[in-house]
Amino acid sequence: MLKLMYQLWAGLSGDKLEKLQEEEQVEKPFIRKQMKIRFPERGRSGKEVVTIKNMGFSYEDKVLFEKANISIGRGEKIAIIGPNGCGKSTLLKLIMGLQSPDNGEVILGEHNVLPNYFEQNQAEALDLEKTVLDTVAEVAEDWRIDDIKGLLGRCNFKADMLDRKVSLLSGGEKARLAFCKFMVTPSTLLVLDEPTNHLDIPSKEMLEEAISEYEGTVITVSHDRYFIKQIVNRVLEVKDGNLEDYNGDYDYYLEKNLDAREKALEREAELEDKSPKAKAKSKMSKAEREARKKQKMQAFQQAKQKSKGLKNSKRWN
Ligand SMILES: Nc1ncnc2c1ncn2[C@@H]1O[C@H](COP(=O)(O)OP(=O)(O)OP(=O)(O)O)[C@@H](O)[C@H]1O
Repeated sequence: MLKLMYQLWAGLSGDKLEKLQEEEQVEKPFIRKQMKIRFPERGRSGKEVVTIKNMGFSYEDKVLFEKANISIGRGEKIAIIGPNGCGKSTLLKLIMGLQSPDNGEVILGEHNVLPNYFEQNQAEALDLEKTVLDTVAEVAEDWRIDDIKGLLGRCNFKADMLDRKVSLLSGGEKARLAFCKFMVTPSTLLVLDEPTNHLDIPSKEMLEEAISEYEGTVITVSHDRYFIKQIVNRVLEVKDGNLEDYNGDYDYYLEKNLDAREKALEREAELEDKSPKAKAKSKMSKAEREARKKQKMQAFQQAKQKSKGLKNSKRWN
């Protein structure tokens, strides 16, 4: 029936269709409108957003930064990466002024740099006595109530949950609510610490889309490589107490950083092996799969050797 209606819809045009609609012989097809969510921006910041000069920072005897230097400009979308415990979250706290450097300086630009910080434990800071809707509505400036409800809906809060007290929400629901609150706060700089943790796929997509449209500056720590790949145009790696600067997207970083690329390939191969779909579909025996994996690694090693050769040849020129 529905199919027939669509055929009619496609096959008829102009007056005839309208006439049929008026006579209610043809229904308009239901087109689901996906509400676009954008981070509210409060004007534009100056060109210089964050400057780090010869910064040193330690927790007791654990040295995290020695002499880090970096300059972040308006509109850049930056991922901070590095192994667990290297100091990524601490770097965000230093940028936010929640920690002070032992040496050197961390300076936020003077002109209209308005940060919106998403901490890892954001959900713990929610007021338990407020309702779901009030939690978001109170920080949202210039948002229509229907749009706030739309945002909450996209984050899987059904209509009957809007008046529920935060104290009655599960951990995951609190995390999604904290995320909605973050999404409506005006800013010119987003500082994100693992923003995709606890988010379902539609919310992650919404975040990626909102970041792509955001004209301000974004600095994010994330282990979610897919997320990083989608959004960033510069990568900062925390390494040996310093910040290594890769002025390109995540693929550029992998291209330049052979160790990271090797790890990425290993992870890919592991995932391929673990995937039940791949297992079911694959007619290859275990030995064949192993051989294929080996082949891939060999090809990679050859590329690595070649690139080393090129690097060295450049060095002699
Ligand atoms: N308040 C603190 N006092 C003492 N040590 C701390 C404190 N906060 C963090 N650390 C330690 O400093 C190091 C860096 O912590 P940080 O959270 O910045 O790392 P990270 O790179 O973000 O780690 P992860 O990827 O695991 O989240 C860790 O070894 C951590 O245990």
